[in-house]
Amino acid sequence: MNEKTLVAQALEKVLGEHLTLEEITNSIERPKVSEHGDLAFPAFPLAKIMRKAPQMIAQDIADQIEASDAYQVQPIGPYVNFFLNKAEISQATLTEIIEKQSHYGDQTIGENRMIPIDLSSPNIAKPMSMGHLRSTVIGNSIALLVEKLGYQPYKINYLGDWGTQFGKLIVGYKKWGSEQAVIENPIKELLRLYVEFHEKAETDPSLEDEGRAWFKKLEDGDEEALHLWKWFREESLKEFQRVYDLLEVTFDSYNGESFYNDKMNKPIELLEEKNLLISDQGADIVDLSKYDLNPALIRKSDGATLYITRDLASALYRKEEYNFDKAVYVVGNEQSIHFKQLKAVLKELGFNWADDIVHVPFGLITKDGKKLSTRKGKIVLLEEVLSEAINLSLGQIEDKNPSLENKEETARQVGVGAVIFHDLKNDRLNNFDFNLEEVVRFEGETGPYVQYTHARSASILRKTNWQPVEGQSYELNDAESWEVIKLLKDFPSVIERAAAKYEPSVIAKYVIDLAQTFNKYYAHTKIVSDDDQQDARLALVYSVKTVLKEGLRLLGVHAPEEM
Ligand SMILES: NC(=[NH2+])NCCC[C@H](N)C(=O)O
Repeated sequence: MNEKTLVAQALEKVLGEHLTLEEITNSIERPKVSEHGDLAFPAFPLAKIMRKAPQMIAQDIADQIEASDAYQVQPIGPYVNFFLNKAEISQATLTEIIEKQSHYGDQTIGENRMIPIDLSSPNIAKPMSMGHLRSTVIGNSIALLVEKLGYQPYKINYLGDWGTQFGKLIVGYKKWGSEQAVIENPIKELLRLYVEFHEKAETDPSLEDEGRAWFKKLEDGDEEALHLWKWFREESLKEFQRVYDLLEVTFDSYNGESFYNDKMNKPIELLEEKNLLISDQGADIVDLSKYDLNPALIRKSDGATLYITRDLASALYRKEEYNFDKAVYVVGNEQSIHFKQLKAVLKELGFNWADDIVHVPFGLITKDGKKLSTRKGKIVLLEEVLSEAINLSLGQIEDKNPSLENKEETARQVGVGAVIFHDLKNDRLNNFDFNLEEVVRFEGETGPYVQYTHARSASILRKTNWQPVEGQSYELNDAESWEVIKLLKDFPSVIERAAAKYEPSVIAKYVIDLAQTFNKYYAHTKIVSDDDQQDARLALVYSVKTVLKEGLRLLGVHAPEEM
């Protein structure tokens, strides 16, 4: 049983006639300063009922509470404060972590039910943007989090590999492109053709018609169109793969928009059956006014389907294929309306599981305050950011630890870790301005700082050659270690909170907090000194190392043993 429940039950014995156990539990607070103990019950809400000053009520309650080994009670002002038994909790917490290792915090509540996660999903023939990086790393972390809770994540890279832009690209390629140039530098060249198409189309609108015609050919299975499209797709994927390899993110499926080209009839037939399609100037729409949303455009007047039509088909497919518990879509906040419409159309179709579709939005990355736009060629190339970060960390390692073996690999883990951590440490909905120096900073609240703390604890354990032995006493009762132990004890509930909110930043903030608290402890305490608490202190170091490593893993970041 956790301590809060224990304390609440003790309070209920005294206050049962005035408050329910639930009310008591909900009002218990965690004091901000450690002099006020570990848990506190505010007495002032009782002043009215009891017609007494809150200080006196607190005193009365404290006097009446049954004595326990688990805590000491002390009234402080209008609060009843509880000081938990540090030695007991330290023994229990450290024993549990040492026993469970990386499985500390694992749960089974997911019962293996599936959670498909739509993540990354870049668009073919365009560079992967910082937005796609965000989706990739947030989605990857969410997959690891739900897996930790016992669900089965299924990562889907829903590639943007279909739509009128491919008609435009074919036109651009045939008019101004060359095979050689595409082979040498696929995405750069395809982007150049795309940008050129839009520039030229401004003065020559007939290009747009040509583009549409080629997309129509593609949809109808024209051999030349299909061949070019496949080639563009493969070459683009090869380039994306380089980034995924650096990030070490894998996918269970690359079924993108094109996969649904032959599965569009299903949503359209269902909509027709329910008389939900309304003809509007030749196009077909679904009225969503009762949801306070604009109508969803399902089919254009020329018969072409749209982004939302493909998402309807893919949602139906995912429900059928995976019978999901939740279907998660990690996509930028600017697509919120789209996902509201998607859910509303599914609701209209009578699918109650529409409520299990979860759009997990995230904020925009800007550059000098401005939006990054592919069309205008204004982009930050992800691969360059990653290799810059790796180079900088290699420089640091060569400075600080020139004899380290495996420098290159450690530099990769630290550089890439820095980029991922930078992205995950803020609430995902926050917008932020991209700044390379900021991303590769190694001090302060950064990934490398946490990695460094992990490596430091590894080094202490290496030097002392410490191994856990069954039956060791892990009882610590000093104020410094207590701050660390409380955090270690919290880890399982932190994971739950992060998963429930689909918010990896909860984990990132936690590992920063744990690293800082441990470093403070380390500065104040002589860990290696031959007394009867040395084993317990080393068990604490061992546990901090274990939890930091597991926390970083849940973010998709490595924890090197040395750096
Ligand atoms: N099922 C989805 N709509 N997933 C998100 C796709 C993201 C889209 N390719 C984009 O880059 O904006």
